[in-house]
Amino acid sequence: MTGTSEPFAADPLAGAAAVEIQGLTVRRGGAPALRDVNLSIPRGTVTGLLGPSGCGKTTLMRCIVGTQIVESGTVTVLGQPAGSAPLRRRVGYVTQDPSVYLDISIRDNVRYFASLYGRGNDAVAETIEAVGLTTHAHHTAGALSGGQLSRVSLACALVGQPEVLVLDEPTVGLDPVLRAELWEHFASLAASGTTLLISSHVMDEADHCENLLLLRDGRLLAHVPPDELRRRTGKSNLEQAFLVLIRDQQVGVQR
Ligand SMILES: Nc1ncnc2c1ncn2[C@@H]1O[C@H](COP(=O)(O)OP(=O)(O)OP(=O)(O)O)[C@@H](O)[C@H]1O
Repeated sequence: MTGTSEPFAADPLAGAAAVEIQGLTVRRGGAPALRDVNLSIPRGTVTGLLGPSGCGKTTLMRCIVGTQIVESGTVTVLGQPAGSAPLRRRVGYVTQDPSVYLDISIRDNVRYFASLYGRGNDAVAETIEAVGLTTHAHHTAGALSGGQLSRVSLACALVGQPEVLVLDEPTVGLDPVLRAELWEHFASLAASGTTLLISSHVMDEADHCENLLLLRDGRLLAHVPPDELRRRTGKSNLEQAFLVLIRDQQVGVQR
């Protein structure tokens, strides 16, 4: 697997957080989806976004890429308001549903996105390699499996080398070898300065992240490195540690 990023040029905001969120509250379908969320994500890190189905992970990601109407609070990305025009080329988002052109090949899909970002054929080949699809590159996207399609979608986002990458469950349906390789690739991107926010509901993936955001019912329960979560809860297993956090929160609410 090859890293496709070069270090970013000097940036006057280099010291600033990649994502800064203050007092974020969102309602969806008339009910609260995020409740007074505050957080700061440093640049060049891999942050895992974890929590049960419906807890608000996708909503938080939509706020960061600027596609979600918010009720109150601020979301700042690379020093700019989320969703503002200067961020369009600097922030990549891969949704749970793959968004690729089904009637053309994998290579042509990735080439198309590469051309939008001024990237050449070498970047296309490296990115297809990074998602493990080199031997299928000439296949029409419409003939691929669900997991393969997700990887094409991921490649289309990676090839533009965005500074912030927001990935909604990118490893669902992938075999363990490929999952491990993708996490390695994410780490190498972070080492070269990319900031990654990656949602998952699989706790065993949390150890690949420097920091974890643990959400429940739209509330941020914790923002900690995996080892700090273990230390705080006295549980070595992260799934159990998360359960302890939830129990403690429930006890706190009942008091
Ligand atoms: N299009 C929508 N219209 C109305 N409410 C929605 C919509 N999408 C999500 N919601 C609600 O917003 C809340 C948060 O949903 P969200 O999709 O952010 O959760 P999630 O943690 O990403 O879930 P999952 O892991 O299942 O993808 C849920 O209560 C959900 O029912």
